[in-house]
This record gives sequence, C-alpha cells and structure tokens, in this order.
Amino acid sequence: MSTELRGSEEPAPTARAVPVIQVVSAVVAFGGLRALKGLDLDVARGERLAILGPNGAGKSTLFNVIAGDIRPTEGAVLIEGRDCTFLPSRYRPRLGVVRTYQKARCLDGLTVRENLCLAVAGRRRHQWPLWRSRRDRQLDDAAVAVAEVVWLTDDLGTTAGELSHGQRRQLELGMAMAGDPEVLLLDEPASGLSRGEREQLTELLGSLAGEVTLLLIEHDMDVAFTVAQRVVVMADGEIVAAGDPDQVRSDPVVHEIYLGVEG
Ligand SMILES: Nc1ncnc2c1ncn2[C@@H]1O[C@H](COP(=O)(O)OP(=O)(O)OP(=O)(O)O)[C@@H](O)[C@H]1O
Repeated sequence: MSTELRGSEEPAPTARAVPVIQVVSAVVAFGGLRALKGLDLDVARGERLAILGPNGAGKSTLFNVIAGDIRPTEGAVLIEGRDCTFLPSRYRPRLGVVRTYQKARCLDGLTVRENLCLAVAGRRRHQWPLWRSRRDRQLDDAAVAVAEVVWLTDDLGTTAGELSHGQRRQLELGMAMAGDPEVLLLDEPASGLSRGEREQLTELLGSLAGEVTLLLIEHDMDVAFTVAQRVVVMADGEIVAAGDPDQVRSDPVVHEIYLGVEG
C-alpha cells in the first residue's frame, strides 16, 4: 500500500516498531565498580515500565544514562532510533524525554500556578509569541491545563511550600508534564508518601494519557505493580528478571535476589 493510501492517523509500521528508548550494552564504571554491566533495554512507545531492585542494583544509574545525566562508559542510548549517547541531558526534553528527581524541584515561595507557568515557559521557549500579554495569557492557559491533568486545579493559588507531600509530588509531575513529554522518567515518585497519598498518586499515574511512555523506579511494590504493564528487576548492574507484574511477582529469582528469600 502506498503511503498516500494509508489512513493519515495510522503511523507507518516501521515508525511504530522503533522502541522509543533503547539502551544497548550499557556499561557504567565508577572506577573499579561497574554499576551497569552491559545492560540492554528496549522501551516501546506508550509502555508503562517499572524498574525494581535492591539498593545499589543500578536503577538510578540506568535512569541517569537514559536522561543523559551520566554518559555510559560503553554502549549506547537511542531515543526514537537516534543515537543520543553523547547528547547532554539539557537537550533531551526537546526529544520528549523528561525526568523527575527524588527531591521535588519546585519553588516553595511560588504558587502552583507560577511554578507550572515557569515549567511551561522553560520547556517550550521557542513556541511563545513575542507580544507579552498574549504570551502571558497562553502560558497561564497552559499552566491551568496542566494543573487539571495532575488534579491541582483547586490549588492553583496555593504556594508550593503549603502543599502536602502528596500534592508536591503532583506538582512535580505537572512540571514534568508541562513540556508534553513523550517519555517520563519518574524517580521514586511514591517515596515518603502516606498510604492514601500513594493510592492517589497510583490512580493519577494511571490516568495519564496513554501515549505518554512511563518509566518509573519505585520501591513501593503496590505502586509499581499497579502502574506498570512490564516490570524489570535489576540486581548488581544487570537485569535479572522481566515480565508482566504477575510473572515477576511469582519469579523465584526475584524472590531470592530482590526480596532476599527463597521460593
Ligand atoms: N557517582 C557515583 N560514584 C561512585 N559510585 C557510584 C556513583 N553512583 C552510584 N554509584 C554506585 O553504583 C552502584 C549502583 O548505584 P545506583 O544508585 O544506580 O543503585 P540504585 O539501584 O539506584 O540504588 P538505590 O535504590 O539505593 O537508589 C552502587 O554500588 C553505588 O554505590
């Protein structure tokens, strides 16, 4: 079938088949310690993938490699098939790859609306009209729209410093969503949250648009197994198990290596 005859909304099969993220034989050495030992990982567009593993397994290092915060000693990182191994982290949001950090990076003295406006402005600098009042209005509209996505519409006027722990995570998620990411890397989004806040965050992550690819490092099994379609378990710089949540939950290797118990 010619390209012209194919439905306009249907992507070409080759475009659909290319993983949005490919980590190829990645090695990260810190002196004599190899935090990643030739790791391979493909992430499909729209996939929800959780990365689990005990402390020191190499999860953050893998995230840092994908986000460009660390350059692998060997191997490559491809974003939508393009070799980005040497592309600095600050350029990766332009390719749609945005990460959060374990510590929220919002400004406490600014309101939710202002924090989101800054995030929107920072991520899409080239898109804004030069006419200031129009730009301000568009920025504000975009910030309000993001607040709705992360369930903070009622808190637009609240300063970040006054938000609960869970709401701060929502704000941080909103700041990451502000740039219309294709791939969101979430570093322990549920850490430090109460049970109710974790449940709310799990629901919120599940509500994000299906086309956003989600990669999360998460120690909380309930969050990871609920949000993820596929779970990858790391230990000692390698992937030791992978599969859907049920497969991973019943994998004896996971019980032994991750949970520290046999059977
Ligand atoms: N900048 C660094 N310099 C030296 N060693 C490092 C550095 N970053 C990580 N490491 C080491 O690399 C290994 C993997 O660390 P990493 O933080 O990736 O693991 P992790 O699975 O994210 O652990 P955690 O769950 O505790 O955050 C660990 O042994 C760690 O001490």
